[in-house]
Amino acid sequence: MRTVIKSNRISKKYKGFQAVKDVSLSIGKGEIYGFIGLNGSGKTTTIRMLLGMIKPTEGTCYIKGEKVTSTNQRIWRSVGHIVETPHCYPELTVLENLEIFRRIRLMSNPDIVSKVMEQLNLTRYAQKKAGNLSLGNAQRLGIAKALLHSPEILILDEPMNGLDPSGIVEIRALLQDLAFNRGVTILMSSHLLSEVAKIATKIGIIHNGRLIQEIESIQLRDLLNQQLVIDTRHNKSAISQLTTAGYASKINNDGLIETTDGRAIRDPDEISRLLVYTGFAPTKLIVKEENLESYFMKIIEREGEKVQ
Ligand SMILES: Nc1ncnc2c1ncn2[C@@H]1O[C@H](COP(=O)(O)OP(=O)(O)OP(=O)(O)O)[C@@H](O)[C@H]1O
Repeated sequence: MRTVIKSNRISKKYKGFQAVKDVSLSIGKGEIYGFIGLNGSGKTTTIRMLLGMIKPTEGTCYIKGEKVTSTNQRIWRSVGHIVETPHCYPELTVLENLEIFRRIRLMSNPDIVSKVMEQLNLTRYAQKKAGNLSLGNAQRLGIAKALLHSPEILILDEPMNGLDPSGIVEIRALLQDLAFNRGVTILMSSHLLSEVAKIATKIGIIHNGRLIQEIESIQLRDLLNQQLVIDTRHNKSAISQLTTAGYASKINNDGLIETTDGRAIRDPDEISRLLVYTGFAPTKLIVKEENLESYFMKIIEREGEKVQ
């Protein structure tokens, strides 16, 4: 896979404060890279360096193999971006804002504006002043602006910010369509970890300015712990049957039986048969999966322990 976005050990210091340290990213064409981290972990600073908005104290960024500098204009032709609050002219309408950006981009086809408004469900707000838009619609306008010149690369800081659940589903579908059907490469930061888990092909966790883990989406399933949760009418007796059969289990805080035994998780039918056979038919039997949020918190806690 061709690498389109790359950073080579970039660091940023603000007056002695290390905001980002040695971050090396490599994002292939058509990938959706989800960048996650706590507030102040260095996501926006990294994104700004990748876009040439601030200069790394050390290290270099490359977009499509070209070195990123504040003066390398060519890069901007291939990149659409949102960094923090999307910029717009609040006194102008949605249509006027997009018209201005079309002209700044020297795009001759005026139809592109209506096309992108349609794509982002903004047509009905075309005549509304941008300053009066809801947060979610302002975000859509930001994404519309980023997409106007059909860029090959999208770098989006919190693109789902302020969107309602249906807006999130819509933007998710749009980003997936762009990446999977049109080969657009996307780097997005987000606090919505469940969203990142759904959409990203690769996830990067940044903490205290360092990239502490990268996870391919296909690895994610294996990393997230699973457990089988069982309820019967006599959990104390049922658990002793399970333990006798070699399934390490415990009663959790809710009084339910819980096991992380891989055989039980892979074959819950066998557990069900065993319990029915011994006279403790399950009334509930579910495989529960740890979500990205709890995995993320576990990783961050471990990092905290390393520092202490
Ligand atoms: N211009 C600046 N001068 C001094 N410190 C800064 C500057 N910009 C960012 N920082 C600091 O660098 C650290 C990383 O900030 P950054 O905005 O990159 O984090 P973030 O992960 O994007 O956070 P959030 O999720 O809250 O947006 C923070 O501690 C922040 O206070």
